[in-house]
Amino acid sequence: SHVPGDPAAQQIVQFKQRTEGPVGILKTSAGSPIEYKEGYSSITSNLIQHEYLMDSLTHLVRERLPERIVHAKAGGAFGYFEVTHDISHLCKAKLFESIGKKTPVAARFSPVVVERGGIDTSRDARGFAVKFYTEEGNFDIVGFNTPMYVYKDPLLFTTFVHSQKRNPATNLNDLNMFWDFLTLRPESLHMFLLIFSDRGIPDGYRHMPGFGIHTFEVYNDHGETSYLRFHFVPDAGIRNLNSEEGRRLAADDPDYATRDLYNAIAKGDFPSWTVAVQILSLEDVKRMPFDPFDVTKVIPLDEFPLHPVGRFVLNKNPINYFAEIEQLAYSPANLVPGILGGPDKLFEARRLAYRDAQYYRLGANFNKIPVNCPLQTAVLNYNRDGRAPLQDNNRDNPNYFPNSFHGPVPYIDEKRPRNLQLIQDESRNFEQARELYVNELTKQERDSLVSNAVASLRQAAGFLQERAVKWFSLIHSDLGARIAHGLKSNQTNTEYHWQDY
Ligand code: HEM
Repeated sequence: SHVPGDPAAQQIVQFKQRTEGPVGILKTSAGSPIEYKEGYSSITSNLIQHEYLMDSLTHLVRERLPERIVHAKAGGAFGYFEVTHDISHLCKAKLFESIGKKTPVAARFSPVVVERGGIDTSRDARGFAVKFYTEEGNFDIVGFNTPMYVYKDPLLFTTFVHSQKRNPATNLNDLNMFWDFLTLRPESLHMFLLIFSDRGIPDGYRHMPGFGIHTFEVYNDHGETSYLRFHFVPDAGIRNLNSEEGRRLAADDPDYATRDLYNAIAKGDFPSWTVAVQILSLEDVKRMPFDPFDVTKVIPLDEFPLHPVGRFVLNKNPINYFAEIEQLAYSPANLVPGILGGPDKLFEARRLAYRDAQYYRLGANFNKIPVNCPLQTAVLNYNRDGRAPLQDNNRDNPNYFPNSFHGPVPYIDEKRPRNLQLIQDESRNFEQARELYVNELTKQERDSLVSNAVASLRQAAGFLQERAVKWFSLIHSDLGARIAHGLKSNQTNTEYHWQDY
């Protein structure tokens, strides 16, 4: 963790070693040189110094952007995606065009709930967001480190976020609110079985898997569709921390995961993942015994095994965190020809929600912030003006459409299939949660799941404990019995849960 000599701790020292002297003359934001004598700065009446004072004070208080409502804290880095296996017969997107093809990427990893200054070792899911800067524009996979999500009805988003965040009266995280939501929407327990087992505190971001979760509809050059779930499998293996380690790091190094990612890359130990897909045909989709577009479900790996597609490597730290990571704007709506996205309702809602959040957080021209610009293609369209940054504002090109004067023209894809039309029901059954508990978690993970869930649930109201035990028993009688037993026993609570911090 926090070693005084490591690259993160030494960044500023290394900056000095790289530069031969001051990088230039100090100037006001308008570019005029500032005369400044040590000891006389702000108390002199020198007008230029006064301008410096005003310039710096007024700028300081404008340094914050609104933080993301979820996923506020993060580590991020840059690198590339390289195709290792051909899937161009399934998907015509140029990024998958040929073996060996490399596409630049930006990644951002983020606990869901903690605020921007929170701890990295909270028990929670982690965002796993990847932007591919393709020749046909940006393609974003805005995923998690769990293969499933909490619920599939987008109307629940606001209420879910509120129940996980702070109580409006106490301004504290609130386990009654937390368990009330989970037990009123018990489909969420599938994902929370993973969170309460050891997956809830990943050992940094390098040893964490990633999942696009939604089943993406893709098509090939002939307009034939396939359905893919994206997986990122960490080449260094999956590693998690137990509650005790999480608690220790929360005190000793709250930025553990951010530091670990930065140091690994700075030392040349580049994190990498194998990108793989589960492939379903339209016939598979039709004969599935459950809704394969339901994000609370996984697609069974024994029936639909992983097909490797490429390698995803992070080899470059941001040079300026705020410019390059804080200002990153991911969106499920960022799709490219060949990739239609998820046909499900949650995906549809997400297409709007991220754009709206980014208008609010970054302003009307958020896609003109360098890190959000499609690196490999020029953007010509009929949007104009608004708050900076504007870049060239599409110069003197015609600004209305249609026009008779050589303004940009639409792209026509004769082969583009129509999106699959879905009618979705609510998710209701615990088969996959039971399968996870019985066959996928190790004995040790089942033990951690029980003790971590008990430690958290113990702090919730009695009726919520009872309701939770009822659902856990429906998942598996052993799980319910062990949690009920744990709640009854008088052992003191030494377990760690994110709400404690
Ligand atoms: C499969 C389910 C979901 C996954 C995997 C997911 C993942 C993520 C990730 C990784 C981020 C952080 C992006 C970044 O690094 O900047 C994020 C942010 C966000 N998510 Fe989701 N999310 C899901 C569902 C939803 C839903 C249903 C909504 C609303 C309808 C939503 C709204 C938001 C918003 C508003 C942000 C903040 C965006 C910003 O300020 O830039 N998410 N989500």
